[in-house]
Amino acid sequence: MEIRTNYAADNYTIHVDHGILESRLANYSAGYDAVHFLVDHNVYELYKSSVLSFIDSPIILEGGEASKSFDAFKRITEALLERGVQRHHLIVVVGGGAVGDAGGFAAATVLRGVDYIQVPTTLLAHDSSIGGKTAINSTHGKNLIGVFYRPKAVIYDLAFLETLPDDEMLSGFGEVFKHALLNNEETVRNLMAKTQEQISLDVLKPFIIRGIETKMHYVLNDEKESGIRKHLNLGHTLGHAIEYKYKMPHGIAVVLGLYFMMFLSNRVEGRELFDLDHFKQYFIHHGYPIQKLKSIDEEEMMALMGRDKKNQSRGAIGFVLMKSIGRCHFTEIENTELKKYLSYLKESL
Ligand SMILES: O=C(O)C(=O)C[C@@H](O)[C@H](O)[C@H](O)COP(=O)(O)O
Repeated sequence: MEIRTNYAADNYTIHVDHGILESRLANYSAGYDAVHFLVDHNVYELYKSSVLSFIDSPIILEGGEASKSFDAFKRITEALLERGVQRHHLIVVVGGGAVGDAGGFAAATVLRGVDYIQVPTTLLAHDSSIGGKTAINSTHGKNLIGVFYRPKAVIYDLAFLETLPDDEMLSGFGEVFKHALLNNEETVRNLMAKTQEQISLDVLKPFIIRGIETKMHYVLNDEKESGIRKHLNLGHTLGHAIEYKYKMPHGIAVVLGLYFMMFLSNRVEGRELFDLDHFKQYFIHHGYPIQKLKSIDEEEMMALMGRDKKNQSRGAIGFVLMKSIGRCHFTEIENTELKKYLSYLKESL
């Protein structure tokens, strides 16, 4: 399956299927003088004799958030320069969300921009590889240093998903669930019904495709996140703070953030828009540590959320909340008010 962006110019294709990497990539590589591969360490170890056997001496990235440090950025860009990267070369980034963010940022900045292709290898990366957000982390928080830089293509070879460890599946499913919430109530009901007992890859494919289409809608209408693209950050305000503080996988922290979003939406709307117990039981059943929210430190969370890129006013933190499933709005919650909500959340668990 292929999904094509429709910007005014510089469009790209997202290829999604099994066993497509080598053939699709060959079509793109033919147009460049040289290709440099940045590959996640774990992915390379697992696939160097099979799916990735055509790759010659890649630059290996540590994988996970470690690849988004300043030190890692230095290593990646110096390695590219050492190998003589030029503007008419292509960089191919193979890995999960963190490697995609870090590799994309290196491609965007080395020589002030070299073409690149994202090859996502996790469930989570069905989200992060699309839309051109690239970033590394700062000591002040997640993704605080980065640029918007469109890839030339995304090649999502679903064969990689077959070896994902359980916590990677859970993490990726967090973003699948977020996209369902952004869609409508029927999609959420359907997704929950199909994953009532377990989250298995067999049932996820249509939800992944739908998620990519949902993401495209927001990204195409607001690439630089001045308006509706903020809605893709549903659950991320507290999620990023938890991820950063507790070193939790991104999508797992996002589910905790989504639970807080539901709690806050109920409070702000003054009605039970979300049946919290129902969602809590479902998330806990699948192994999401919802009870962790009981022990978060309000002050620490407030400080981290205070650096969120969506914030616009002093003394308040920006949140994406819901008026109903499928209908989001961006709002700012005054700090003292928000701190109270965090305490109420802890008491409620
Ligand atoms: O693409 C977007 O826009 C998103 O917000 C998608 C998020 O799921 C993703 O985690 C993104 O990388 C977060 O970006 P940030 O701007 O909050 O750092």
